[in-house]
Amino acid sequence: MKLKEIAIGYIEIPLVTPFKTALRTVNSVNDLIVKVTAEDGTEGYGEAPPTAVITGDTKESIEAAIRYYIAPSITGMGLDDLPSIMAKMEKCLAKNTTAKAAVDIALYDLYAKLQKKPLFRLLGEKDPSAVKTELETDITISVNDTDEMVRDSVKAVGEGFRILKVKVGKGGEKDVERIREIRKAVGKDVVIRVDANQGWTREEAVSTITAMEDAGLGIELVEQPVSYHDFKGMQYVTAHVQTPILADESVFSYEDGVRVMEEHGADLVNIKLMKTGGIHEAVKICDAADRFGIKCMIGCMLESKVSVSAGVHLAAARSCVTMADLDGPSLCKVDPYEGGPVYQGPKILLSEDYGIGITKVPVKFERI
Ligand SMILES: C[C@H](N)C(=O)N[C@@H](CCC(=O)O)C(=O)O
Ligand SMILES: [Mg+2]
Repeated sequence: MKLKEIAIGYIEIPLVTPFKTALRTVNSVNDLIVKVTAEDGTEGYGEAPPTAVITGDTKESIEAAIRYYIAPSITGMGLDDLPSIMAKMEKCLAKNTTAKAAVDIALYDLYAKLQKKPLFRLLGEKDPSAVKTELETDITISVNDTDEMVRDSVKAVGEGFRILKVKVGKGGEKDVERIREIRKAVGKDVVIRVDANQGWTREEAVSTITAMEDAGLGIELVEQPVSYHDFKGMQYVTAHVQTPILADESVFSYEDGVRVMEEHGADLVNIKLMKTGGIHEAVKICDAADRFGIKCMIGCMLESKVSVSAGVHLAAARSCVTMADLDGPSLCKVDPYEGGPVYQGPKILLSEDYGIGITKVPVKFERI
C-alpha cells in the first residue's frame, strides 16, 4: 500500500487563560494540521505547533518544509516500510523537527490504522505487560504575579488536578515566593513540579532551588533551569542540588538524550515529539532511557489534541515514561475534534480505537 497524498490545513483554538512562560505568552493554539492518505483512502492525522522560541519553527517554515521538501520526497513510498520513509524525511532537510513530527505522527496514525491496532499497542509490542491504558497529566500554572498563580493553582486543584507544573524563571527570589505561597495554598499532598524554561543562570538556579529545599517546599523536580546550550550549567545545577533536574530544551535528538544520560546533564529527560521530529526518534530516546535506567516525561508544546494524542500513546506504551505533561487539550477552551484519548480532568483514558483514535478534524485541507 502506497502513500497517495499529503494535505495541510490550519486550526485555531482559543485558550482558557493566556499561556505564559519565561519564554513567551500565547492566547490561542494556531497549528498546522497534516493529513496523509493511503491508496485505499485510509487517512492519518498529525499536528505542528509553531513554537519558534524553542524549536525555531514558524508557521511559514513548517508549511514550506512540508510543501517543498517532505511531501515531494515521500509521496508514493510504500507504507509497509515506515523506517525507510522516516529515513528519507530525515535526509530531505535538516532540523525542522516540528514539520517532521506532524508528518511522522500522521504516518504512524495511518500505519496503525492499516494494521488495525491502536498506536499504543503497536508501540508497546516489545513489552506488552508494561503498557498502560490510563495516564495522569499535570496542569500548567502560567508565570504571573504570585496572587494570580495561587488563584490558578487552587482552581486547578479544585478541578481535580493533583500535579501542578508551575512556570517560573522570572527572578529567583520572586520564584521562591511564588512556590512558597502556592504550597501554602494547596497543601502538602499536591505534587509541585517547577519549570524555569531556561530562565535562570546556573548560580541563580542553585541558590533558588536550594532556598526552596531549605524552606521544605517539597518540589518533585525542576525542569530546564538554565539555557538549552549551557550543558555544563545543567551538569553544575544537577550536581549541586538535591531536587531532581529534568532536561527539556537541552534534549531534542537521540544524541542529546544519550549525552544527558551519559554525562549526567540531568536526572530525568522530557521527551517531546516536536523536539525529536516525531515518534521514530522519541522511541530511540526511550530505548536509551531503558538502557541507562533513566525515567522520562512525555511533554507537549502548546498543542491541541491531534499531536498530544500521539504523545499519550507513546507515554502509555513505554515503561520508562513515568510522568505526563500532556495538558495541551486541557488548556484549550474547546475540543474541536472527535475521537482520541478521553480527558477526564487529570485522567487520560486510552481506548482500543485504531491509530491515535482521532476520527474527525474540522479543517479545510489543501492537497500539496
Ligand atoms: C504545555 C506544556 N505543559 C508545556 O509547558 N510545554 C513546554 C512549553 C511549550 C510552549 O511554550 O509551547 C515546556 O516547556 O515544558
Ligand atoms: Mg519545559
